[in-house]
Amino acid sequence: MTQTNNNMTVNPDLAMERAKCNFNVLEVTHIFDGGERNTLQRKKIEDVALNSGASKDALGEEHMSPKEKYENAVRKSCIYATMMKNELAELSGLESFGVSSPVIRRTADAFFKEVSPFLLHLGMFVPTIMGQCTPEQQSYWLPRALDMQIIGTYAQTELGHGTFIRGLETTATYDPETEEFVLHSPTLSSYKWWAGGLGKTVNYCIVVAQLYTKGECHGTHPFIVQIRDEDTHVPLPGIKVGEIGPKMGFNTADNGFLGFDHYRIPREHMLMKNAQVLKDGTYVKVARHGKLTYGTMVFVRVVLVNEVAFNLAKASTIAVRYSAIRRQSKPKPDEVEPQILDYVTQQHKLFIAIATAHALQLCSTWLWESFSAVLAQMKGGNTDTLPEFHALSSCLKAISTSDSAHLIEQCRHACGGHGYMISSGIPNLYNFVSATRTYEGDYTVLLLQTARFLVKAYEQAEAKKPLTPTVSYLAHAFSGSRATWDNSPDGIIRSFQALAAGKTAVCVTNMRKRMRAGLSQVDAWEMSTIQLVAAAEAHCRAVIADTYRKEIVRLTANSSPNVKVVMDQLTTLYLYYWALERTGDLLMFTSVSQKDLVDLQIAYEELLLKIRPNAVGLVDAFDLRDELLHSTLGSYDGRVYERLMEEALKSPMNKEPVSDAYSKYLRPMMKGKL
Ligand SMILES: CCCCCCCC/C=C\CCCCCCCC(=O)SCCNC(=O)CCNC(=O)[C@H](O)C(C)(C)COP(=O)(O)OP(=O)(O)OC[C@H]1O[C@@H](n2cnc3c(N)ncnc32)[C@H](O)[C@@H]1OP(=O)(O)O
Ligand SMILES: Cc1cc2nc3c(=O)[nH]c(=O)nc-3n(C[C@H](O)[C@H](O)[C@H](O)COP(=O)(O)OP(=O)(O)OC[C@H]3O[C@@H](n4cnc5c(N)ncnc54)[C@H](O)[C@@H]3O)c2cc1C
Repeated sequence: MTQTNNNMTVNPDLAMERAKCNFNVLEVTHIFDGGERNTLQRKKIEDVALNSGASKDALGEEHMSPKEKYENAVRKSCIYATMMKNELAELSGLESFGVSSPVIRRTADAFFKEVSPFLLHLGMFVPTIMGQCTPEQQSYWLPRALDMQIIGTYAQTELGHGTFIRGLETTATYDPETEEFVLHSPTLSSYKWWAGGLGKTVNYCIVVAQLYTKGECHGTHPFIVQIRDEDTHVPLPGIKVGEIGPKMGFNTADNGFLGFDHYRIPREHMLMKNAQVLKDGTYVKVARHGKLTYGTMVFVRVVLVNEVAFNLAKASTIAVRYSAIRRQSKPKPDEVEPQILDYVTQQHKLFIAIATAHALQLCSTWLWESFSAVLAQMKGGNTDTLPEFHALSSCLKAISTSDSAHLIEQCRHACGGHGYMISSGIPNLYNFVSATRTYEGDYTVLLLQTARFLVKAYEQAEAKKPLTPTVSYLAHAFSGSRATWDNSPDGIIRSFQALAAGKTAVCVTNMRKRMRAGLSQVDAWEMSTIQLVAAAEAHCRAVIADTYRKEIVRLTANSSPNVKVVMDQLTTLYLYYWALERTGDLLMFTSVSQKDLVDLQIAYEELLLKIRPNAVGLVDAFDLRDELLHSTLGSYDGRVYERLMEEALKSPMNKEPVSDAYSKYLRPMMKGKL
């Protein structure tokens, strides 16, 4: 039996869940949009972009060949880019169209089941022009790039090196005679590899290369390089460019390779905000911090925290709605089969996904604000806060992407067999998010960057020197006693900080021991890296927990009582979940007892039951239109089985009653005539 709601036929179980929800869903939507005004503006943008149906495909992307998929993605990218220049630019209140607007980014997802070939243009090419050019260079390149007269990407990674940027092999050698740089790929491993859009779409790119002038190497620098003719799109002489082939995801992003054969570009095409080469070849360092050329990567790491929070919100919406309509097994013989959402193990899989989406969304806003403050200081020539911010953005990028990928996969598990269907939407989400753990700095590598900072901060704390805000808790690491456990939210956050401090202390002690035993500093560090990664992870969890809790308290200060309660329940759930995941560490570094942990497990299970009636309300509050979810299992109306069948019938395999493979292979084999 179905029920009608807003002219929509809604599955009765979902309708019942919505009736049961005891808090104001819209109020929660406003909290995560940053206020009612933003919600209204977002909805307006979504209406304009999505109501026309331009985001829809006649045939599902999944049934197209790779070439058709790519061409279709370009088609829709062009429609969306034109919308952004026209209707959406004004609506989104942005001077230039949506480079970092999460709403624009979010709406764009309706157009692509995978990704747009323009992602790197907007995500890295334009931000690099904004961050690495002199004002004169910017005034030349930025308007052309924003207007999409040129399309670019960011080509840094090579076949041989991605992580170790200093090891890149592409050279840019200055020739003062002609005032040009000569770009060259001296080896196979020096070929650029991976840049999104490079394969077929872009005509320009940022190339990161080793700069040589007057016979001296000055390390890696960014250059803006034309690779295809602006009219015919044919690769220019001296350029070898192509697409790298099928991948686990990102199959509409035409990631490419690129090699140079003594290819010349004008001197002015070196991006000269942080360093310059004068006409005579003199090298001049402008920036006060050696790593400012890594700025675009830092920007994207910040953006990614928001990006994965959004994708996790999508996966949890799909899995929770599906779990409300799906009935399975009969634990009580006289009763109907329960909704799978009633199983406590299912709640354990799913509610942490909702809480994590909230935690990461709020951390991303906080991180963005911190980033803006660091940029403002750097404008005034002060780079003092950059090391702490690099450590913070590195670990948040690593943990948010890794947790989100893991939880999206958990959402798939929660959907049983149907979650494995492409049409459920979850496989595409997983394929996209699992890549975020690797690109823009691999998980381990970035956590080791944070660990470097933690060890330094620990040594400062040891010497009683002042500490920067995110590591100020290290000052308590020298009390000599284990942190006192208490199961209040603040008590648990203090315990997480004690874990991070304790793990850092163990690393420092072990490294010192190893060095006393004769190991070099580099080898002692290397031998401790498993623990250093764990220390950085613990630090990041403490930061996320603290930020999530503080932000929710602040943002719900004027909320209605039931919203306050449910938001408090979710933050508490997050804290209990991670405390229970880390019982061994808590026993090592705090005064927690076995009984405390047994009690905490029971409190956690009771909390799941309290959240249960509001689960569908909580995912409805993400306010994700069906066009954004791309899911047979997660649509608002819960018509899951109908949609699964409709999608199955669209399969080209169902177009003919008997497959050609029957007469070609099956029949001859079965008749013994093969
Ligand atoms: C339609 C709308 C669209 C809207 C668009 C928006 C949406 C966007 C969403 C999604 C788009 C994204 C799509 C992107 C796709 C992927 C793109 C790519 O993947 S591009 C390649 C990235 N490549 C990496 O990330 C390499 C990783 N490697 C590194 O970063 C470095 O090599 C590193 C950090 C591992 C080592 O660098 P060392 O070797 O130069 O430095 P050491 O020697 O380790 O350290 C020296 C000092 O420098 C500091 N340092 C290093 N990096 C720093 C930094 N970035 N800032 C400040 N300090 C830094 C260190 O902390 C250290 O400090 P002490 O000496 O301890 O004080
Ligand atoms: C979908 C996708 C899109 C991409 N888009 C772009 C793009 O547009 N432009 C671009 O320039 N690049 C792009 N990349 C490349 C990406 O940035 C790199 O793949 C990434 O930085 C990881 O580097 P790597 O591949 O060299 O891995 P490697 O560094 O070779 O890592 C392999 C393993 O070695 C480990 N490892 C490496 N170094 C250390 C160390 N010092 N200590 C301990 N462990 C270590 C890593 O943890 C990992 O487990 C993209 C990649 C993907 C997957």
